[in-house]
Amino acid sequence: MKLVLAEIFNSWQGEGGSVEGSAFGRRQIFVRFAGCDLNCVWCDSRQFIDASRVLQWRYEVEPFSGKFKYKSNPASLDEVVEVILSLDTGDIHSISYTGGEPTLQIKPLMALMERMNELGFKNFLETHGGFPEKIAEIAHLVDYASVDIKDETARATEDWRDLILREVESIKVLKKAGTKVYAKLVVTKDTKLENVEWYASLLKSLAPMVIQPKEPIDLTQNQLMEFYEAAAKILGRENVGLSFQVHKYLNVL
Ligand SMILES: C[S@@+](CC[C@H](N)C(=O)[O-])C[C@H]1O[C@@H](n2cnc3c(N)ncnc32)[C@H](O)[C@@H]1O
Ligand SMILES: Nc1nc2[nH]cc(C(=O)O)c2c(=O)[nH]1
Ligand code: SF4
Ligand SMILES: [Mg+2]
Repeated sequence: MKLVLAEIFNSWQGEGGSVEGSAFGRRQIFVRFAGCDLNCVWCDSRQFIDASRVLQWRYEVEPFSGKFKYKSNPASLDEVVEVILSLDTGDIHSISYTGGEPTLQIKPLMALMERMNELGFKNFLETHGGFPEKIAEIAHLVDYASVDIKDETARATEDWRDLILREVESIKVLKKAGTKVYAKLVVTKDTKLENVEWYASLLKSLAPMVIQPKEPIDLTQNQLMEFYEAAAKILGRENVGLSFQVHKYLNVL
């Protein structure tokens, strides 16, 4: 089984805020997969989008050390498990599978999730949710999931409305499998209020939603308050929260 990776590191989950299913502030080991089929204009991992150009993957030899070792892609399952275990600081809440888009490598992802589950770790999936049929293959192995809602201003793909509907479908699949799942909406200064209302109406009685400003932040406090208020009116005050990429302020991976 081969995996095409970008990096593996131990850090705090910097996103997700305080909604049910979030692992915000928890210690995680992150496995970042290379390759993505979308192209969000604000993606902070765009160097890993074209997997064919990610010839090596790296892992941090010591958490927060900023010191890395490099290995050639593709990685074997055993060497990935070995690196994850070498980064285990004993306080790990879950393993975060992110990317790039991890579900593009669904079989290797499934094999790794199975191994980490057998080793007693919880699995946290960070996904754009565009492939509900692939997510259905691994949902039983996913303890927690953050599913992005790609706002129109992400310009992630041509048919952005269809992508949103597939993301909501993925949330339904995960929920049905017993995963603690929440939606993450990255907003920008150009995000339209009526779109926030549409996303919230799709998520009503399904999953909570965090509103995460695109970094670097470009929208006003007033806009953030407006989006939050509109979402809370539709989803209920218990089901909305803010999320910021706190790791960027802590200057950690
Ligand atoms: C790099 S993506 C990888 C996982 C998956 N492809 C996805 O988009 O959800 C991980 C998370 O980082 C967030 N993210 C990436 N760039 C960002 C930025 N500039 N500002 C805010 N969030 C960002 C995405 O919204 C997503 O929730
Ligand atoms: N610390 C930290 N928290 C994160 N939450 C989501 C991330 C991601 O890139 O998936 C991420 C990340 O890259 N670093
Ligand atoms: S889906 Fe995720 S990895 Fe892909 S471009 Fe968007 S933010 Fe980046
Ligand atoms: Mg990140």
